[in-house]
Amino acid sequence: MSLEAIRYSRGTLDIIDQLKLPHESTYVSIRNSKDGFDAIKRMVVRGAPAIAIVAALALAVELTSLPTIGSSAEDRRGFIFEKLDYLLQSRPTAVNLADAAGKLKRIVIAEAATAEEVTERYLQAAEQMLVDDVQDNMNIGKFGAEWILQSAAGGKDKVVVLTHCNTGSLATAGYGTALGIIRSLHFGSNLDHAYCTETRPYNQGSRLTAYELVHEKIPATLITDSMASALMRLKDVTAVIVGADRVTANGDTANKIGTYQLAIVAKYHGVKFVVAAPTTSIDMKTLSGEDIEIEQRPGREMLVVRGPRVKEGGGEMEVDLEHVETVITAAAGIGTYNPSFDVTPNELIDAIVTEKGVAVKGPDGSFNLSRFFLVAGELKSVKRT
Ligand SMILES: CSC[C@H]1O[C@H](OP(=O)(O)O)[C@H](O)[C@@H]1O
Repeated sequence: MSLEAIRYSRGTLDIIDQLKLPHESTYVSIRNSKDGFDAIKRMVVRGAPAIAIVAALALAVELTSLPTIGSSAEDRRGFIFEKLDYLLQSRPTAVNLADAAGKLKRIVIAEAATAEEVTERYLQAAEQMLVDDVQDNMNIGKFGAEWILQSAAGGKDKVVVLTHCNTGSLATAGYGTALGIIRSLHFGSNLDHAYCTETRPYNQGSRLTAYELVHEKIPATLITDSMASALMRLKDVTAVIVGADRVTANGDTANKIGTYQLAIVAKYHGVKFVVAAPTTSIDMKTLSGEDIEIEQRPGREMLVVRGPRVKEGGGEMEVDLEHVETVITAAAGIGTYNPSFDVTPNELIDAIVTEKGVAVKGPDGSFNLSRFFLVAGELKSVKRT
């Protein structure tokens, strides 16, 4: 089965249906911005970098299918701006979507004589995002593994880590961020064991991260979200490694719900807490985590689980794909609260690992993230849309 979340060639975009993993590995075609919006909104594709790339490429496919949309360069730019603003509304918390839209708008706004030139500029920029993300993640993996071995392992050459949600090839264009660090530790023979949480209610951990870890034969164990504090008390966990949907200028980090409590428990147990995030997840325009919009997901996603039956007479994990069911797991009439993310304050974070290096707090206890945006000594514009 494939770990490739996104399959693209000019004119076609197919994404793995992550609502069906790990039992079925099927791809769905994305033909235009509306398909892209719906796939992101329903979490057919999810993961901060992946949703930005799918949004950008969904519009790329639409532009390729509509070669004559907008007669002039200005009309073509207007179409692109309108579609990017629409796609931005699909999920509010991850900044990667806004970052990508801002970059794409700046690229197409440059002087162009014809509508075709505007389209070509857009296509090349969107396609480059798919390529750049994989290299960024491999750099995050390298820098993160080095930092953990130097600053958290206490001289050991093999470490035990805990991760939350899914931050791997299914959340990015490939390799992953936090899971990229785990891959780099494993490939460097520096991983003793990886623990992953289920990550209720979408179960990114039990369905997606576990799938990736098993697929690559990385030594790993699944725990429920409620086991994390006992694990850190009873097992020699070296570091907790998580991803990010939005890191603000002061280092506060929005990530999958449950991250904040992992950071509190890690602090209590003296376990290093590491955030892995490409600079496309850093929002220098938002000063602190208090200003991050937290997406509220439908309560139904908490109340039901969907999956195939265990095959009659089969082994415990043998599934009968002919009988996929939706099961209600809560009492009828109960209220629900389903925020998709929470915010971890910077004081609970030991390191923020990006593709450009690792940020740690200075003597004044603050992160200096602006250095990741300096170009020839000047703070590069970090404008968003
Ligand atoms: C590298 S993925 C970043 C981030 O996205 C996930 O959220 P979701 O599955 O709802 O898209 C999770 O918060 C990951 O840490």
